[in-house]
Amino acid sequence: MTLTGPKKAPTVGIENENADSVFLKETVYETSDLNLWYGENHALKNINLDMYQNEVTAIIGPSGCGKSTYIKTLNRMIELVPDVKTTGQIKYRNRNILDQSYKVEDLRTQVGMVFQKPNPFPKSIYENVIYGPKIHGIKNKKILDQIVEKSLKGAAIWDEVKDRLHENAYGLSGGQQQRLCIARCLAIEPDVILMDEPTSALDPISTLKIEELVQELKKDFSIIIVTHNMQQAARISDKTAFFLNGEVIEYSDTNTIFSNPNDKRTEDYITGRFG
Ligand SMILES: Nc1ncnc2c1ncn2[C@@H]1O[C@H](COP(=O)(O)OP(=O)(O)OP(=O)(O)O)[C@@H](O)[C@H]1O
Repeated sequence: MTLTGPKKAPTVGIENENADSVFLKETVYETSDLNLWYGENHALKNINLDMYQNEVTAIIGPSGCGKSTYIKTLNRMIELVPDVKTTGQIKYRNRNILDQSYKVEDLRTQVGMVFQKPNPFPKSIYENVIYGPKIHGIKNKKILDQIVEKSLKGAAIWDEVKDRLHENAYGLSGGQQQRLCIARCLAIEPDVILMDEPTSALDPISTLKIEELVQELKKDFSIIIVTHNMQQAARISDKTAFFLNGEVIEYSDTNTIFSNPNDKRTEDYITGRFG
């Protein structure tokens, strides 16, 4: 199956075309004819991409090709940048999030984000995790305790921190801080987790832990990850989109992208000829 931009990708994914029992995956995000400008700089050009439930979608491409810009449109963080203009549509669960009547707060309860550098708050581990739930009005100590345990277990860091929940999060290692940030994200029970180069500031062992975690998390969430690391995309993603100069050059099953790409530019990039 090849879902090549700018041609429109199907809205329902076929899990295994050769299997006896073919089952259909639900579309989480449907991006149609998306264009984005920073002032005069046309940073995203006619993007058409569908992303599916319980999959890991990787976004790869050389520096400056628009990966971060695109992922930031998916939770509308891009609006924080002055002088940004968009055209086209991004449907999340069938509603266009670029429509100004779509409340950004509603979107953020469904879509969590993890950034390149771990960014815990200068508070205790416990306070970091309950930050979102408290904003949503949860005050009951027993429920908050349960959320903390569930989220930290979900982020595979519970055993390491269960005896120091009230210590400052800054005392954790970089890799632990990143898993705490993932726990903070899980605490709001999102539908989708966006990850913008989540391991680029981490050592190889912490990177491996996050990669294993992503594989676990996709059972319950849909994950979209920007990565510079092509081996990482190949290891952990189901689908990969290759961006170049603001365009999607190729979007397909990760195996296809890495073993039999359609476009010469994809092949040149994944074989290290540029970027
Ligand atoms: N806040 C901003 N204001 C103006 N232009 C921006 C801004 N952020 C990004 N750009 C421009 O948009 C284009 C795409 O940048 P973007 O950061 O999305 O690329 P990227 O693929 O994520 O790069 P990298 O891999 O280096 O993080 C570039 O030309 C960049 O200079």
